[in-house]
Amino acid sequence: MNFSLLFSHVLLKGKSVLLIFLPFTFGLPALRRTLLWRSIMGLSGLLSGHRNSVQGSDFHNYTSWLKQYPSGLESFESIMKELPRKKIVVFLDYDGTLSPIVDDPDRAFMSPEMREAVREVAKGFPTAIISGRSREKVKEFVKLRNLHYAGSHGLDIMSPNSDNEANGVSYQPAKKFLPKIQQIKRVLEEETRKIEGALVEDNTFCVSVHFRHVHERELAELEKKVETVMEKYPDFHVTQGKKVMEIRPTINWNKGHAMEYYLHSLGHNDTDDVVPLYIGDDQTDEDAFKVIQRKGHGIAILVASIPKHTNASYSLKDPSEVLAFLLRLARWRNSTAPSITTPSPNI
Ligand SMILES: O=P(O)(O)OC[C@H]1O[C@H](O[C@H]2O[C@H](CO)[C@@H](O)[C@H](O)[C@H]2O)[C@H](O)[C@@H](O)[C@@H]1O
Repeated sequence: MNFSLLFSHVLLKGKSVLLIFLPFTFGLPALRRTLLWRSIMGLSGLLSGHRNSVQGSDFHNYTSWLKQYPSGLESFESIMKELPRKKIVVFLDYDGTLSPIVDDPDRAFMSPEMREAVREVAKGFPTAIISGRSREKVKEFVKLRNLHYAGSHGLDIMSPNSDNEANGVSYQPAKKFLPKIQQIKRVLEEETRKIEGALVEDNTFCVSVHFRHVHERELAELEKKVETVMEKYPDFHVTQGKKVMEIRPTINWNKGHAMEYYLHSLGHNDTDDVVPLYIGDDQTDEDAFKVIQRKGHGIAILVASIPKHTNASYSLKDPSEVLAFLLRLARWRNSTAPSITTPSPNI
């Protein structure tokens, strides 16, 4: 049994033991430490049977967490009251925000109701989807023309002025890494082939290694393999999302930069009249939340049903609450003066 698993087994016996062992995990490499802690938290959630719903003692944690990150739905009126005559630009993450997290990444479909709600929102506000997926894939899921799309965690941006790939200019700050990314993808596919359940997803400017279906006893091996491959690519780094390792080139560009790029392209950057509203559920969305926090204006909403640290100010429990929020936003837009927003040029 390796080090990580030994810890997982010991830690599951009780939270006090967990505290005793906490300092030892700092000796582990960053990725391994993150994976370990997340698997421990996941396993303890599994054991207590509250992984996907808010019940029991988690309910109390969630309720007190909500005091710090109030529900975007409950706070809707007060949020909007703060924004008279402001131009709102809407940014939406895809997986876990517009579509529920499902077992098969290829089947993370958006409901027709959610599509309608996004369509309505985009009629009233410039709206962009910023996803970790490839831009083509997320467009294929969303199937709406009146939006802007950024894929690969913001590394592949569709110009707001054109949705015509042939004529339109996209911003792709990691373009020079493409050959290496393709190589990394091939090597990872080869290296992880024998680990049952491991799945390598090509997201154009980044690669995802999914481990949702990998048996717990093989997790450490998978992680080791990814680590070993990535040692040969020092200009790339690995972060962790929901049961997925996300590999990206190490450049100073993330979802926060993509949001700023859009604000700038739409002529809305650096003006207090414009308010970005960003909804996302994952670690990479935190980069956009941080920009909003730094700017001191904007609305950052985390989608989470389990308390976690975030740079967002508000929360929504799951995509069904995101749907309710978007419907409300569209209704609110229709009930206010038509001149307060600048519609997207693609509408
Ligand atoms: O930025 P996002 O749009 O949230 O993309 C982040 C990752 O989302 C996808 O994986 C996640 O959703 C899958 C479908 O629900 C789920 O099976 C997986 O476990 C989740 O991690 C996508 O497949 C990844 O490539 C993205 O990096």
